[in-house]
This record gives sequence, structure tokens and C-alpha cells, in this order.
Amino acid sequence: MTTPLLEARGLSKHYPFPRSVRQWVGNAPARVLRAVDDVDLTVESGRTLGVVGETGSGKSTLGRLLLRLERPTSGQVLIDGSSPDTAGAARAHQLRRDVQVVLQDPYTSLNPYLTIGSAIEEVLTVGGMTSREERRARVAELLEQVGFPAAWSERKPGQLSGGGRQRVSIARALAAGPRLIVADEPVSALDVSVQAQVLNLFQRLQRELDLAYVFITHDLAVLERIADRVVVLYLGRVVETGPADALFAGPAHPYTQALLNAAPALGRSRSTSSAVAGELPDPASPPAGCTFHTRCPFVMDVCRTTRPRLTPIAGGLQAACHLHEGSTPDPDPPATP
Ligand SMILES: Nc1ncnc2c1ncn2[C@@H]1O[C@H](COP(=O)(O)OP(=O)(O)OP(=O)(O)O)[C@@H](O)[C@H]1O
Repeated sequence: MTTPLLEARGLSKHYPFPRSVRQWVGNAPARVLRAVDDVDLTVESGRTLGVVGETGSGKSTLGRLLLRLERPTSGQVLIDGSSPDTAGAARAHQLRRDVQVVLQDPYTSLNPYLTIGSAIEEVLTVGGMTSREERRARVAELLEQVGFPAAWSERKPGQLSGGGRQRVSIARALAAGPRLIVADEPVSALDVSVQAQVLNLFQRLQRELDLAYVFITHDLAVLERIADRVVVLYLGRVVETGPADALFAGPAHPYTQALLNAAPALGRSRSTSSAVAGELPDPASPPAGCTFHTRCPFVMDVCRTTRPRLTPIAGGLQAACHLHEGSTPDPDPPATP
């Protein structure tokens, strides 16, 4: 078996809550919010893993952990099987450059006072490109790669449209020479027609540069278009994962089914926000057993007491649902998401 480009093993991020006075007096244990809880995933070179879930499901926290912007409470993030924490300095530097980010809001992620050429050049300088000539040539190349003429390097972000600014963010990410980009809601702030253009750009760059993506979004239409595999998060845990084709054709988990069923009514944008009936429980005190049981139309007694494990089912999918325990998987299901 080949080593995946990116792998998360048992990744968790638990945020401690400040103790209330009553907790101090009663000496009750401090509560934690399990933003990401025991997540396993893999991303192969040149492929796209989509991460979807309602607001508060832990998508952005997972993204920050994969980018190593936050330390996990437990678990590991491996790149090519190595952790930057244990690699030597030069290798760790390379591993960090291998994974770059594109965020939702190009309005705030770009410095309004810097020309777009300087914004991209900055990344090349940090990467050790000492020759100014070389940097200028590379900036021109990167601008062309994202669909701009080289002469636009003198423009400021304010002179560009939202889609244009997002192209600059992508060029900045590419300047580090990554093999994987974590894109957190990269098209959510854009009009639908501009979204399509930016998604086309992501797809073209993937083909040309063999880039891998972790695409975080609440919009199922985006994932249906771009993802090879999908991870569905609910209250910080993976409830379903597998090949995108199989998941969109026949979602196994009632939560994924609810997300998909609600989607057509939402028109062009298959948004997951407010798509599922019932309130999202308080993430700081999630329900016992299956955390989805309070909203599940198929709830059984066992769901209220026992947490279901991710179980392989047909089509290479895995779902954490008691309905599927004991189901017959494919003869050779994949071992990890
Ligand atoms: N620094 C933090 N301290 C405490 N709690 C946090 C912190 N960051 C996130 N959380 C909590 O963790 C949970 C997951 O948040 P996260 O932003 O990862 O979800 P999300 O799925 O990305 O949501 P959205 O789509 O709204 O961005 C939420 O309940 C959030 O309030």
C-alpha cells in the first residue's frame, strides 16, 4: 500500500471551558468542547477530499489542525508518513511548505496596501528565492497560472473583484510550491457564476500541478462537483465517509441523507446551513450514544446509549450508524477513510 500524501490519525481538538464559580465551589470537573474528536482521514496525491457538515461541526478546526495552525489535543498529522514535529529542521520546513491554505475571505486575507505582485513575492522571499529577477519572473508565471496578465502585478487587491482576489490568494498559496491545499470555504463569499470559474481554476490547477485538496465547505453542490472522497462531520466526529460518487448516489447515514434531501429545496446552492430538521445540540454537552439520535428519524433504543463505530458498508462507504451494523460490506473495503 502506498503512503498517503496527508494522513490524520485519531485527531482531536478539545477546548477547555472556563470553570464557572459553581464548578470551583463544587470541584466539578472542567468541561471541554470536543470540536474535533478522533478523526481519521487520508488524502492521496492529486485527489480532493471534501469535508462537509453544518455550522459548528468542526470543519474549520479540522482544517487548522491539518495546517498545523493549532496543536491537537491528541492524534497526529502525517505528511508522506512523517510528522514535521519529529523530522529534522530542513525536512520539517519542507513538510510545512507542502501544505498551504486558501481561506474564505480574500478581503481580509490580503493586505490592501500591498500590490498583488508584492503579496506573492513575499512568499517567494520567505521560501528562500534570493534573486529579485527570479522572483519577478515567478510572480508573472503564477499570475498567468491563475488567469491574470503579468502586468496586473502592480494592482492592489481593492482594484479586483471578489473572484479576482481569490485568484490572488490561490497564487500566493501556489508560490510556496505546495502539494496540498487546504481550502476552507474558498468560494462561499462569491456569486454563483464566479464560484464556477474559481472551481474550474482549482480543477485545472489540480490537473496541471498534481495538487491535492482538502475542500472544506457547507455547500454540497461544491463537493459533488469537486470531491473524490467525502468526510461528513457531525459534532466533531466522522459520521460517514467514502467515495463521493457512492455517497451522493446512496448516502448511508441518516444525517447525510437529511443533508442531501434538504438540498434541492435550497435551489442552486446546496447549502447545509439549517438544512436538517431539529436543533443542533449544544456541542459542549452532546447527547449520549449516537450524537445524532436527537434528530434522527430512525432512532432506536440502542442509539440513545451506545455510540456507533464507523462500519464498512457497500460502495466503499463507511457510516457510524447502528442501522448499518452487521451489514455486508464489499469484499475488499478500504481500511481508512
Ligand atoms: N478557539 C476555540 N475555543 C473554544 N471553542 C471553539 C474554538 N474554535 C472553535 N470552537 C468551537 O468548536 C466547534 C467547532 O467549530 P468550527 O468553527 O470548527 O466549526 P465549523 O464546522 O467550521 O463551523 P462554521 O461552518 O460555522 O465555520 C464550535 O462549537 C465552536 O464554537
